[in-house]
Amino acid sequence: AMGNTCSNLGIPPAKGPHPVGCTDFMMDHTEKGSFFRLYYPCQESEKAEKPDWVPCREYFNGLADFMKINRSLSERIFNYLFGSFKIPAYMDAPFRCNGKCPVVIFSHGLGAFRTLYSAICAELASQGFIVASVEHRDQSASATYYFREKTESEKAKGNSPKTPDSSPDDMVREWIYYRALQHGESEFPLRNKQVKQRADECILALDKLAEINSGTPMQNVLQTQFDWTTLENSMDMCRIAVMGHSFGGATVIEALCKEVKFKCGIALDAWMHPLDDEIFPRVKQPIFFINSEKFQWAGNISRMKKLDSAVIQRKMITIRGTVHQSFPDFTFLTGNWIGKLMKLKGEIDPELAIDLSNKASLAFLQRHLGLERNFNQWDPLIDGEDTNLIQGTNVTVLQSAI
Ligand SMILES: CCN(CC)CCN(C[C@]12C[C@](c3ccc(C(F)(F)F)cc3)(C1)C2)C(=O)Cn1c(SCc2ccc(F)cc2)nc(=O)c2c1C=CC2
Repeated sequence: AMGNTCSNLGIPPAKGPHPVGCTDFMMDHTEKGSFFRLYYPCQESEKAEKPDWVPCREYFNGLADFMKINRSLSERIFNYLFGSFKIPAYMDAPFRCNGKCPVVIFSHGLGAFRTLYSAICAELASQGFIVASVEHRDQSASATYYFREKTESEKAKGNSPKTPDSSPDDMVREWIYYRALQHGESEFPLRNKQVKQRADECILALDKLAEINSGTPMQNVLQTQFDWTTLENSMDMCRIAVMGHSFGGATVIEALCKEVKFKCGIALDAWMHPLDDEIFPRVKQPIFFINSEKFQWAGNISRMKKLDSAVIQRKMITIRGTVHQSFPDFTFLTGNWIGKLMKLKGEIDPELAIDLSNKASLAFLQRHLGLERNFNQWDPLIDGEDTNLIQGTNVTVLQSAI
């Protein structure tokens, strides 16, 4: 089949005790609704399929727009390079977990979308978490879509050839693509508006999970084979965290400020620019900053340090030899030289890097969600006690900048 030349490429399988299922949820027919991919502990089921990593071609078009490269050329390249990869999870497999699962809401970065952090989300699910990876409709995603009702005239055209996609009959799939900064447009107003919408979308996803957990009948616009009633009473709604990468890291801070149900936050290589300084004193929950070595700079780090607190646990580590793209799945999907050339890989082995990030995250989640698991074995990682970790940051921040 088409696809990568080296056979050992692919998203690493999760390491936890549970097999991982995943399914998609979209609420109602407007862009105001909630859209997320759910990763969860599932029953062993050999028959379930592993879904494609990129759900449909429009995402590659959006990615091309984001990277300012020609759509038709790049769609073929992306499809050739990445079209054959599968997610390390079973699509629509039946949910199964003894006891209630803690919950994580995950927020993607600028130009990404809900499926690109499956190594992180699947690992958490294999360790017993239910993870909702939201797809933001703030035009920061490469692409996203929603279904809207057909207008009368569209219905009148009724017997148009069955739309190839699996959209329900009287619905039309409406795509929202990445909105680039216009020439001369100042960045902060746009990003600040977007980070507020992103936080609201994380809170909305949490509210949907709470409804699902209470057994409220769900209307999922996507016609998946997953039985949502099996999730009734499955979630521990007192053990909820928010997590995100880059712009998603800023979304973590904004969401913590707005919603106290989020007991703690984990920001992966956070991009602090979209945030208002005035929200910092209002964030009361523990935060864990897990940074790459190459992406960070003094101004960004000094914003994180403004969240430092003597009374609330605020931790920061840096993973040696990592780049910004060491967190999304792309880092596993190309050979070494392409990966390094495109800054998708750093010096460190990508699987080792994500393993350190995941274990440190699990230890932090156990500590601040009060879990009774064995994740505390990785407590030393929270303080950077590992040859591949730096406690705090490698970036020199001038005293005056703090
Ligand atoms: C010229 C474009 N210019 C736009 C402002 C900068 C583009 N850029 C660097 C890129 C993303 C890159 C990328 C992706 C994917 C391939 C592929 F080939 F593998 F597909 C290659 C190369 C291009 C590395 C970033 O924006 C970095 N970044 C990201 S990258 C998140 C992401 C996006 C798409 C993905 F597929 C996976 C992950 N998320 C953020 O929240 C923030 C930033 C910067 C500040 C805040």
